[in-house]
Amino acid sequence: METELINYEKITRRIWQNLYKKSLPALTEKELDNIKSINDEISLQDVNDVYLPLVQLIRIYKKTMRDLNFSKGLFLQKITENQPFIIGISGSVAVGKSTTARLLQLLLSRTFKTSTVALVTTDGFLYPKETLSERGILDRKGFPESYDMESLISFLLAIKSGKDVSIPVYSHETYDILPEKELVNAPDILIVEGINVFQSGANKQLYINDFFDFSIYVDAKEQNIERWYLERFKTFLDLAKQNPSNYYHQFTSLPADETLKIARDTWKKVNLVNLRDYIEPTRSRAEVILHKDKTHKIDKIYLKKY
Ligand SMILES: Nc1ncnc2c1ncn2[C@@H]1O[C@H](COP(=O)(O)OP(=O)(O)OP(=O)(O)O)[C@@H](O)[C@H]1O
Ligand SMILES: CC(C)(CO)[C@@H](O)C(=O)NCCC(=O)O
Repeated sequence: METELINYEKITRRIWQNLYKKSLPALTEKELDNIKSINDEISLQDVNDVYLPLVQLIRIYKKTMRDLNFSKGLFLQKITENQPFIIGISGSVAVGKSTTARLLQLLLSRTFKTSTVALVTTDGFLYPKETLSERGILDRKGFPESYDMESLISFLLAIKSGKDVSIPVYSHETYDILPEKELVNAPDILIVEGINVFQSGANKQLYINDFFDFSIYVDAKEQNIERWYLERFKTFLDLAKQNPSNYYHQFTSLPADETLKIARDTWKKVNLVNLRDYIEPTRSRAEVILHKDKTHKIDKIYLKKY
């Protein structure tokens, strides 16, 4: 990994945590509880040492983006609307993108008190199961061809121009797109999380990246991500036990060694192939790479130099 990231400043956690001396007041009990409700195991030390400096860095990018837009407006001699600030978060399936995104959403709402911070996952832009099945690509879920990238790009265009937009929603429970949509109310800050956020549409004219003002790649060793994937598969099975309409219910009557084999096979044949062929190759499009150790603790941070 080191040789590929020549255009990044590698920063150890020790150095990173001291780059920014906390000027934000300490988190309140209630905020800590909120963070805990995102994920029981999330380390509060990570919040202080890694995420608060990260929020400070995002604040710098946000101010720079606003200044640049203002100056562009002066140059063009026209009034430019304030555009929403968009943050993209990518990384493997099960690396912890949604946990990172929810934590960041909470910290950004606290930092920019008068701003609305929305969060969407690109899972909603997967084609419905029926379409994947008709195209014979049910076993390619998560691969570039399984997403309606044009819709995702139209959504980002609409958000950048300050509109309210309704988007489709994906459910891990039904393993499919839900019938009802979700309204995204013209936010000031939008976080877009998904394995494909650094990829392009089919015609390659626009990369999703073009819409981002800041971007993060969550990184970890393959064998650690596999373990998190297997653990989450078990959690999904536990949740599905009492619910026959849950996709994972079909596996709950099988012996544990068989379900473990199914999860391992899915990881190896689908998600790991996708990671190696399509997700990791986009890593160097991120401004910041957060690298996690085997306990989810962030041990290294890479910041793009050029
Ligand atoms: N910081 C963390 N501390 C402890 N556990 C974590 C952390 N982040 C993620 N996890 C666990 O790792 C697993 C994967 O996390 P998460 O669902 O956030 O991944 P994801 O990248 O959003 O996955 P997907 O792309 O499939 O939606 C979950 O079981 C989650 O509880
Ligand atoms: C929905 C995605 C593609 C991404 O979040 C992923 O969680 C997924 O379902 N992958 C397909 C293989 C699997 O069942 O893990």
